[in-house]
This record gives sequence, C-alpha cells and structure tokens, in this order.
Amino acid sequence: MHIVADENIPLLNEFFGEIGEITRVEGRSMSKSDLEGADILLVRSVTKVNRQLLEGTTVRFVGTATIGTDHIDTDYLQEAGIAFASAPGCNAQAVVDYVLSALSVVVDERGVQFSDLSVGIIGVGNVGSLLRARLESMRVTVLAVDPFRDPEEVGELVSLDEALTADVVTLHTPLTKDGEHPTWHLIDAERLAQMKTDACLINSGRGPVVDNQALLAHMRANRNFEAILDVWENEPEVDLDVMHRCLLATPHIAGYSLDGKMRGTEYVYQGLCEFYGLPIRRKLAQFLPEPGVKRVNFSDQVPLNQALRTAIRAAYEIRVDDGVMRTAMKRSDDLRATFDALRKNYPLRRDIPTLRVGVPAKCHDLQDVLAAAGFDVRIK
Ligand SMILES: NC(=O)c1ccc[n+]([C@@H]2O[C@H](COP(=O)([O-])OP(=O)(O)OC[C@H]3O[C@@H](n4cnc5c(N)ncnc54)[C@H](O)[C@@H]3O)[C@@H](O)[C@H]2O)c1
Ligand SMILES: O=C(O)[C@H](O)[C@H](O)COP(=O)(O)O
Repeated sequence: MHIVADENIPLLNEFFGEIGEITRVEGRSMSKSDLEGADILLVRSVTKVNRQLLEGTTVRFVGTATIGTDHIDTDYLQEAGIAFASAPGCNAQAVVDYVLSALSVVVDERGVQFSDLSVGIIGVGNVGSLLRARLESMRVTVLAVDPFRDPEEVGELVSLDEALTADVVTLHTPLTKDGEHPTWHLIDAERLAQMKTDACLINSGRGPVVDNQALLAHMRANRNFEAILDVWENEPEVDLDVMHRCLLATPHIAGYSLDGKMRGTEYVYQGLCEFYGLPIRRKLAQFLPEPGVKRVNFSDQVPLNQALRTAIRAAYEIRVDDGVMRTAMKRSDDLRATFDALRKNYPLRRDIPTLRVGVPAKCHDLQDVLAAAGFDVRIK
C-alpha cells in the first residue's frame, strides 16, 4: 500500500512502516499531485481534506492525527466511500496542562489562590470534562456549558450567559458553522460585553470561535480585560495587534506534548488497522521515552498554592512558549512561515501525569491537591 503522510506526524515509520511505503509531504501545501497512487492519506490540522484534494485519486482511507476535524469534509468522504479516522481525546491532557499553566499565571498576576477563581468552561467534551474534574478537585468553582451533553453524564451545566460571568472563561468546543449551536464567532462583541471587565478569556479550541477583531476592540476599550490565545483567526497569519494585547500568546501548541502527538499517531494507526482488518502490533508505550524531568520534591514548609504553581510549571511553563512566540513574531518578515516553524520545531514537553511529585507524609492536603491536578504523587 502507498501511504502519503504529513511530515510532521511523529513515529510514521514505527507505526506504518510495516503496512506500506510512506511518502512524507508538507501538510499545508499538500495538493492532488502529491496523492498519485496513494491508498492512504494521513494528515494534521493544516491540510484541507475535501473534494478538491481527493476527487479522482485512489485514496480509500483518510486519518487525521488530531482531535479537531474541522479541516475534513466528512460529508464528501462519506459520499465518496472513503473511510475516515481521527484521534479523539489524544492530546486532551496536554490542553488541560496548558490551561492549568495559564491559570497559574493568572493567579500569580492577581495575587489570588486557585480556589478564589471561578472558571467558565465552554464545551464539556474530552478536554472540557478532564479540565472540569481537575479544577473542581483543586477547589476552583466551575461553570460549565454544553448544549449537547446530558448533565447526568458530565455534571451540572449552566447557561452560556451564566458561564460568561466567571473570572476566567475557557473555550473547548469544536469549530462549527451550522447546526443548532454553531461556534463560529460564538464569542463576539455582544458576548464579550457580558463578561466581567477584568475577566480573562482563554482560547485553545479553534481561532474563529472568537471574533478576533471584536476581541481587539474590547481589549482596547477595557484595559483590564485579558486574553490568552493559543489559536487565532486566519492562522498562520496572526494579527500582531491582537497578539501584543494578549496576556499570553502561543502558536497553536496547547496539544503539543510528546505524549499527545504520539498518541494521535497511535489512534489513527488503530483506526487504519480496524478498517483494513490488520492486527494491532504497535503500542505507544513501546516508543515513549523516559521523561526528562522525573521528580519534584516539596518540603512541609511550602504553601499549597505555591507548590501547585511550581509543580504545574515544572511540567509545562507557558511563559516560555509565550516569550519565544513574541520574540520570533516581532523579528519575522514572514509571519506565516514563522508561525509554522515555531510549531514544527516545538521543544519536547511531557504530560503532567509523567511528573512524580514527592510530598511529606503529613501533608495530606498537598497530596490531595497535587493528585487532583494529575501529578504522580509519591509520599517521601
Ligand atoms: N489548541 C490545540 O492544540 C488543541 C488541541 C486539541 C483540541 N483542540 C480543539 O479543541 C476542541 C475540543 O476538543 P475535545 O477533545 O474536548 O472535543 P470533544 O468533541 O470531545 O468536545 C467538544 C464539546 O463541545 C461541545 N459543543 C459543541 N458546540 C458547542 C457550543 N455551541 N457550546 C458549548 N459546547 C459546545 C460538544 O457537545 C462537545 O461536548 C477540538 O474540536 C479542537 O478543535 C485544540
Ligand atoms: O485538534 C487537535 O488535535 C490540535 O489542534 C492539534 O494539536 C493541532 O496540531 P496540528 O495538527 O496543526 O499539528
């Protein structure tokens, strides 16, 4: 079989080498001519997979190593009889780590504790529900919204109006343009005006869920309003005015832990094996390396909030990604290329549960809160 794959999918050889011959191509510029003789197409979020790309090709299976599927025309795939697999939940832990690191900066900056914050979670799927569980066990007040979910399954839900009154509002919906509750520009000028004037908006879902020009106008009019953006309208063309005004800005890397990226490959491999009736011979655990940072130890002198911030940032320090992006974009004479290069060359990062945290036996509260945040707590 002939497999055409985005060059930025990790472990291509390890997972698919036995199944077929692999041709690696640049994802954003992929075109029909790259698919000559291909049976299988493996993509990331930057390739638009639709009739224009696939009509007249021999592709029979499409896999995307991502959670989001807004770049895939699934109606066309169905019409054309092409099988499809995505990677639901593959990097949900990484996105949760991103939001926790972002919140650690917000609590520092405001001089408050995590438990002083209320957080509105918009979209309670794989990411939103894991985030909710983490935050609630960290004693943060959560106001969750999801018109498609049953509170019996995902816990108490409130209206969007109510969630927008939270100190922090974080977006975890897919990007949708039709249906009963489309998310394109869900957060527009009107919704921004409903939020507290000193609220913080975090978007690590998809860029166009927030009307970026409305956000810019809102930030100009309300100096205390904060935004933390990982995803942008018109990516990879970032509006620098929006970026400069953000409290934190990152280049669509919220889900880019090594664990999350590799898991995306594994899930697509499993989908492909199922479609072709092949045995599943490869497992992610065979390829994940030992974490670079293995353990952080706390004494019984450390205040709980400080331990939480320190542990979160030992696992993932969002301020480094923010600094690298601002510096690179400021110096850039080609914003699109710079944005993509930041993503392609993203440094190694591991999920929070890979980090062991040593806590004295008598510090029960600290043990509970760190375990709730997802750390591998060890009594020392
Ligand atoms: N920045 C990143 O690196 C990154 C990484 C992973 C995922 N994402 C994005 O995050 C999105 C969410 O991921 P997920 O794994 O939780 O997806 P998911 O499909 O498991 O959950 C999405 C939830 O949003 C809900 N929803 C849909 N429309 C809504 C609306 N109008 N209002 C409120 N809720 C609504 C759905 O019912 C669902 O429960 C993905 O679709 C993807 O676009 C971004
Ligand atoms: O949807 C997802 O899984 C994420 O947005 C993913 O991390 C995007 O990464 P990309 O496919 O653009 O490399």
